[in-house]
Amino acid sequence: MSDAVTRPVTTTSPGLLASLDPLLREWLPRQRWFAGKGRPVAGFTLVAATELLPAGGKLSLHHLLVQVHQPLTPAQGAPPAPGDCYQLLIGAREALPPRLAPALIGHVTDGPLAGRTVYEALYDPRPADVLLEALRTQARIGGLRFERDGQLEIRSGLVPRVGTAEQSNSSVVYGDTFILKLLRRIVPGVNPDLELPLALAHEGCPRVPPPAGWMSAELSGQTYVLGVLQPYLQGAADGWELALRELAKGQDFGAEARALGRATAEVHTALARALPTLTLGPPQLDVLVDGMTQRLDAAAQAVPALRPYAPELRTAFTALADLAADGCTWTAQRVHGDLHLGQCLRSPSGQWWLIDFEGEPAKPLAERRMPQPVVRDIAGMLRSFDYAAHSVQPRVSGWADTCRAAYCSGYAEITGRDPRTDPVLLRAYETDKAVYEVVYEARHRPGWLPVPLSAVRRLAAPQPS
Ligand SMILES: Nc1ncnc2c1ncn2[C@@H]1O[C@H](COP(=O)(O)OP(=O)(O)O)[C@@H](O)[C@H]1O
Ligand SMILES: O=P(O)(O)O[C@H]1O[C@H](CO)[C@@H](O[C@H]2O[C@H](CO)[C@@H](O)[C@H](O)[C@H]2O)[C@H](O)[C@H]1O
Repeated sequence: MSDAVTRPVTTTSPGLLASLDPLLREWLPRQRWFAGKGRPVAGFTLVAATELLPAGGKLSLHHLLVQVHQPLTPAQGAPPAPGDCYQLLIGAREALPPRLAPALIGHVTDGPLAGRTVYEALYDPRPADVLLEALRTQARIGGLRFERDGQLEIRSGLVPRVGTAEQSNSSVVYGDTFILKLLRRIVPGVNPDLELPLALAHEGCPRVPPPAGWMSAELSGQTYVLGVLQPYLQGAADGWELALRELAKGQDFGAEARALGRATAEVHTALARALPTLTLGPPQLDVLVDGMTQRLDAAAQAVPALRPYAPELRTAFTALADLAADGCTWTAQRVHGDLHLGQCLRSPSGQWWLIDFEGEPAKPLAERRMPQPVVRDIAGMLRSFDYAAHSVQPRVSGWADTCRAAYCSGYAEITGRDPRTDPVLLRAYETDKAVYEVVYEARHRPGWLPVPLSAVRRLAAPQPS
């Protein structure tokens, strides 16, 4: 199923997008959250425009949903393909104060904002406050709908600041009390980043911050989730930082890995209670294995360094299909979908929390919401221990293996099932994840490519029978 936005809606600001077009062409591809890197931008279509602070004032604020057209290949003359839809929050002022210089998009020469300077408005406290206030008061502005959970009080006047983490979306922290994540590439339908934390909150799962508010847009009869407000875990450190800190000291991370295994298992148990599960037999397994194989083929096509390993990697998937053909079945349920150390926060009291249930952002929503074996998340964490171990010099021998064992033991303490007792399933999912990472790194962080490639070499090596 495609996530494409099909029908643009009319705008209240004629000429606005045309006047921003040359600035956005230059600015958008430089944003970390822009998913279409490496392909030229051929043009834009305005999907919706909402004035959150009116034009004509000293500061105006424009909420835009913009479809970005990018030809699939940079071939001359290729027609622009219907593209991804992005959420933009554009501020416009006569002049930009120096503190907002890093947020500059550019100077507008014509159209309704002619003579003004436009910038990424999240960096500006006043626009950021507009969003919190809209959530607090459950506002409806144009097609935008702001909602909140009645149980959690949202105070007004909390001072906003933009989050500094490397991320796929953008976040604003309000007074160290709440964090609002604004989704950047938006798709129609139920978004797991809201759906799963809400379901977990209803289950009383204490490992996930409960949504306090959310914003969405109604477009052509479809809902687009645009942002989620959650309690901010003040003083929390993420698992990636903590792991690197321990590695730098040459210390093992076994106790934390075990606690992470327990936290993952608690979340999985609550998700299995809250949402449907299903049994995977040969027909479903074939679909799953086909998906893994196709992703591998596409990855090998895109990243030449993967090609020599592809035949051996394929055996990880055929071995799983063979088990299914022999009558093995597995249980599938809703999972996190992109679990790694950076998605785990440890609060100062030592509790682990899981965040960011969006799944792998590049996958279609329907696929991200499909029930899957829990091993999918477990494989993600195991890959993450391997990433951490590879990112420091000198290497700490056996560090990732200790984490792996402790994490799986912690998981088994809660569920009674140790993931290592199903090595074929685990290898298939670790392989699928490493292949995803090869593509992710080639596209976003080429300097990191050797990390998943070293895992690929290991996973492609002959397996003990
Ligand atoms: N509830 C929270 N409390 C404290 N920090 C958080 C919270 N949620 C997210 N963060 C911080 O924001 C960063 C980005 O959040 P995340 O949901 O992973 O966004 P993205 O999908 O854009 O990567 C996290 O790595 C973490 O540092
Ligand atoms: O932005 P997200 O957190 O949703 O996830 C994407 O970016 C991650 C990197 O920031 C990427 O994770 C990979 O690198 C991590 C170290 O930086 C490592 O811990 C993970 O195991 C590894 O997969 C993730 O894959 C990507 O979806």
